[in-house]
Amino acid sequence: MTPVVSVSGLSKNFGSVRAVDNVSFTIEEGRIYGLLGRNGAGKSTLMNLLTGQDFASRGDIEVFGASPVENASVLRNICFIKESQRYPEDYVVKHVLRSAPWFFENWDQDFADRLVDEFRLPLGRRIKKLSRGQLSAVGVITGLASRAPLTFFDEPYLGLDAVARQLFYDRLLEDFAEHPRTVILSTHLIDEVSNLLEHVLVIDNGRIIIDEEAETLRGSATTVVGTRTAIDVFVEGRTVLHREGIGGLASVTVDSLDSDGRREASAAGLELSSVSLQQLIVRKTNSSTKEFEETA
Ligand SMILES: Nc1ncnc2c1ncn2[C@@H]1O[C@H](COP(=O)(O)OP(=O)(O)OP(=O)(O)O)[C@@H](O)[C@H]1O
Repeated sequence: MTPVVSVSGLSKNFGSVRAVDNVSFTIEEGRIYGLLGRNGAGKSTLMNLLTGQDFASRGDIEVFGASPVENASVLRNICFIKESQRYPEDYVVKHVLRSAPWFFENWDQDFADRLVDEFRLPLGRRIKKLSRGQLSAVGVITGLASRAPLTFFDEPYLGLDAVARQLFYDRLLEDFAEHPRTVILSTHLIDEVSNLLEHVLVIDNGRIIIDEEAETLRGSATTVVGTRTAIDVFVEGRTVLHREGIGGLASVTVDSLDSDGRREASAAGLELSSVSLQQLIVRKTNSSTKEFEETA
């Protein structure tokens, strides 16, 4: 199947800052991707490039088989929801929702109306007067009801409370099941979206450090806890992503263990537990920062 997005050797510099550093990856149709990474890692820059809002310094981007830059036939299949979205000065909420069908040919007004009720959005209120969470809800509703074949959500829920965030996840999954499309979601709330994501891209210092199926990632690291002496013996020859200790006890996160590794741990009286997607990414981005500092 031809990928929806295909990126090769892509870089973006802002003066001396290399925000995106020689990245290559593909995005397959009909899946939900997580684009994850620390502050300043390059997520928004990458999304701006993929949606034709900015020019690459180097490399190639194809979206639906063509460059997205000033390409109407590509851009009409994209919805990009971002925290910094600007609206015309005098717009009230209903103006946004009424003008959305001009841009999105799959727009579902009934779905949008239902979401407005569920998010308790005041339709007649000026956009400028909305609370932070209500403003995010406008973006989330637009992104969901657009049913755009390629939808980007860049940190879409600043200020949204836990109930509203759960509503977003639930409606996204339900609607995605009925109307499959490609979704790229950038967020820091990794554990919250963990079950939603099918594939994970982690960007760090402008480089893609993880490009993996979420399912594979979930089982790809293990935490091992025990006495410091037993742990020291156990970690010999293994990749340690993280280590901490208190008194005579130590806890390490290691790459996934095969059955031999598990047997060895058990024989040494060590306890094993699985690592959440969020913990794993924190560990990986921490260790990649160290490597980066060491090689710089
Ligand atoms: N217009 C710009 N001029 C100069 N530097 C920029 C510009 N835009 C982004 N950067 C820098 O590029 C890097 C990547 O920024 P980007 O906004 O893509 O990160 P991010 O992963 O989206 O971060 P966050 O999670 O904090 O939103 C940062 O170091 C940022 O300071």
